[in-house]
Amino acid sequence: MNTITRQLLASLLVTVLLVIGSGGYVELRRVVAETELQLRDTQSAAAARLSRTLAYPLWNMDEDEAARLVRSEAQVDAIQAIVVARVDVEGHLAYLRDELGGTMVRSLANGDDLKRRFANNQLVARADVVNRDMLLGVVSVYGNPEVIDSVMRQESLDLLLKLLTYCAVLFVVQFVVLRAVVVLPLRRLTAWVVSWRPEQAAAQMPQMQSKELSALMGSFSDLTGRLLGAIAKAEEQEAQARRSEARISALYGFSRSINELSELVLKVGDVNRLLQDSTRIMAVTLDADLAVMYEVELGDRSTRELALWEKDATVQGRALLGGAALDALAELVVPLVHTQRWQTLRGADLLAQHEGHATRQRELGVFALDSLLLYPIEVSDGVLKLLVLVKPADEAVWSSEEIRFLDDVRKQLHIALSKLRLMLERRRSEDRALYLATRDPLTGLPNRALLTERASYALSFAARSQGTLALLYIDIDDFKDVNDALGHEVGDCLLVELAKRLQGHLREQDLLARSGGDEFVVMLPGVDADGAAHVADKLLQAVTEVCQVRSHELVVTASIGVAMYPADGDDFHTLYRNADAAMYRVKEAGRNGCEFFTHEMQARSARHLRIVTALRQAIEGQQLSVVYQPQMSLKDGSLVGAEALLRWTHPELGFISPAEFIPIAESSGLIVPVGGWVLRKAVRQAVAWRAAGGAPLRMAVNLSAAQFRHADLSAMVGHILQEEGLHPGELELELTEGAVAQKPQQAIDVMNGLRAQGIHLAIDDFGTGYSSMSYLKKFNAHKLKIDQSFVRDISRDADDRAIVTAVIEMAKRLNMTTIAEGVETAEQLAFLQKHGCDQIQGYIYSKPLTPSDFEAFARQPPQLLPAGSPRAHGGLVALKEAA
Ligand SMILES: Nc1nc2c(ncn2[C@@H]2O[C@@H]3COP(=O)(O)O[C@H]4[C@@H](O)[C@H](n5cnc6c(=O)[nH]c(N)nc65)O[C@@H]4COP(=O)(O)O[C@H]3[C@H]2O)c(=O)[nH]1
Repeated sequence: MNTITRQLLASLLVTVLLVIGSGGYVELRRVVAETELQLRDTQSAAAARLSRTLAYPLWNMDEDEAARLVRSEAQVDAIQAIVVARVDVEGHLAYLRDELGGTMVRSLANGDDLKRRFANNQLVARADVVNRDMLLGVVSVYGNPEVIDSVMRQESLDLLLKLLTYCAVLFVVQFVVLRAVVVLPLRRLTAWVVSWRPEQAAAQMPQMQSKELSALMGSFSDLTGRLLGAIAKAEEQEAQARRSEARISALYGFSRSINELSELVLKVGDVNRLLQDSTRIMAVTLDADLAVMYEVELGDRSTRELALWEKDATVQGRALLGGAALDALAELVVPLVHTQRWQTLRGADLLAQHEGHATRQRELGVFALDSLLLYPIEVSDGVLKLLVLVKPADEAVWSSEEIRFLDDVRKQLHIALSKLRLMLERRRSEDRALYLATRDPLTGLPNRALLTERASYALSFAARSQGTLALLYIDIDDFKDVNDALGHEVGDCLLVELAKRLQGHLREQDLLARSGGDEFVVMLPGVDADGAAHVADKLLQAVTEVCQVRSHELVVTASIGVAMYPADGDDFHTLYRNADAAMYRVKEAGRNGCEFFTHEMQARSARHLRIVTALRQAIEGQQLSVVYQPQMSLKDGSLVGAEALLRWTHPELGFISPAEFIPIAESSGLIVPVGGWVLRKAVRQAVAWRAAGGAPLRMAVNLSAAQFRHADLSAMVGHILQEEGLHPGELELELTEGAVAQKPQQAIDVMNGLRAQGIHLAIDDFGTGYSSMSYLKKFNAHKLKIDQSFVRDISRDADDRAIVTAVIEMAKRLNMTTIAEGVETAEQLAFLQKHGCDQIQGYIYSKPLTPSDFEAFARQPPQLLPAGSPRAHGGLVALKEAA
């Protein structure tokens, strides 16, 4: 029995019970009232009868009769008691049914007891017994309540039976009717509702007999219609809510990813790391199974994998792509490059494009069920960075939000990549700048700046630990000559080789630096003087080993100066200066050796510095002057020329020899302005002498290598000659052998330029340097000047004699004039004259003279040639000869 039926039955039962119960109650009340009425009638009739019948017996005091009469009336069940209260006689005549068992009580002394006994009995009928208008007594007939109770009981039982019967019948009838009319249709309705589907048509609704149920069905139908509408709307709203929730969460995810990426961009300093992390972020955000960042070379279409991310490598296994699959993808990428647009591609389509191509099918088969998004990140320098995202085809809806997200990522990446590139470029140029700032570009050794920095660290460490440190200043002897003779390239190769050798003999904690052209500095931390001497010795030996540079076998030597910390200085600059001074000492002592710094050297190096400073002010300060040394012909003893020699008298330092300050002027570059000043001064002097009517002389002026290398030398000399008005043939420029041998071809060009102007050229100090005989002819100089070092020992040294003779002989063959300098003795003079030397210069004739002394000398030159020599005809004759 279902709930509805149960509730229906219960309600029916309650209804029936209520209806029948209330009807029964009313009926019961009616029966009781009727019974009560009958009882009262019976009592009243009995009371009335007794009031009549008792009149005589009471009048007559006939108690028996009275009792009989009472008894006869009391035989009725409906009467419980009859009490006759006599007026004249004290006492009552009563008949009490219950208690006395129907016995008659004639008299009761106490009437109050009777009253109390029947006080609650309302069923009482009273009548007066009167005779001849005289009240004889009062009859009280009490009804029997039990009669009413018994009637009620009987009636109730009947009623109950009747009720039950009615109930049963009514119930059954109602049940049947209700079941037919309500329950069964409701059941049908329930079954229909239970089996109802939204797609069911309203026509399929069960037909109801009852109007109400039909109306209910109609209402239900309306309701379902409205419900369906509401449900559809709710579903639509829910779907929309879900969609916007998903969109919001996706957007949130996107923005979180973008934030993550922005942070990454700020942090990451490495392009590969950035691409790997951004590929992962894009793949995770877009829930891709696989993401690959490719680099596609647009020229040859070669591809390179830059980054790979896979959701679950073990399950998907898509990452196990072969190079061939990458190539296949690259082919599809190229059209994208022109548009910079993204493109989606179904794996199935990809396969279809290569139908019949078994290998491609195999390679691309891994994408068969996928949807691929090809998204170009950047094209730079002909290289495309392409992101390929892979999702299962059924899931893959590349939404506009996703593409916008990728666009944002791309923007971020562009900024990051350009920043990184800029950073890398800057870092590279900084590294390069740092390298250039700290390294010697030729040898790669630390330069002086880095040496200074390292040395200050090492010195502060030595100071803290009370240790020692040695600084070795190494200068390659005559390296300039190698450079000049064989060219800079050979010189550079030699330096690189020497650097390697030096480095090979040092410990890890030592530092080898190149501080200048041919100068190296070695710092030896923790080394004492003995150790420094030992290392210096090793380095000297290393340098002197034969060097094979290209086709040349070179042997060079080095001069090493050593300064010790703390004895020779407690800062780098002092140690450096002192090691340099020590090295100069080695140079002065003949090169190829090692010297430790002494305090005497310190004084020299201080003077060196002082000279450089003073020389700068010497020209303006009119401290310079020029003296002239006569040059005499050995043919006739005539004065043929003068060599201009510079003199410097410093107000404080006094006279400074050119032998001291000229090398300093050369090394400091001051020789160029100083030399130019001398040239002008000498030319002007020559013009003055000629103007004064003196014998025309050829004025010889020294030209240093630095002047000779000067680009506009020829023009500068021509300019001075023109300005001062001296004939070019009256000027002779003396070039040292080293100066012309530096760049022979360039030297030849310069010399040709000077010669073309008519200027005479002399090679000075011939025989002391790298005599490049092969070039000597090409130099096309007019004169060879035999160095005084050969002349000096002519009388004692056979070698010198041989050299001088050979030089004279060679010059003759080359059609050059020879002049010997530093001739002091008659013996030297005789030897030179005998062997055909053309001219001499030396103390034997005169020391360098001031202009006025020179004029006096020129007026009366000494006759020193042996008797028999042709007589001199003065400077004019000599000039003529020379010309
Ligand atoms: N012992 C000795 N010495 C003699 C004798 N005859 C000449 N001398 C000295 O020998 C040097 C000759 O000059 P130098 O070889 O060109 O050598 C010159 C030259 O190389 C350089 N010099 C001098 N003045 C100039 C100049 O104006 N320009 C350049 N570039 N160098 C100059 O300084 C060097 C030295 O010049 P000075 O001291 O004037 O020394 C001069 C001269 O005084 C002699 O018989 N005995």
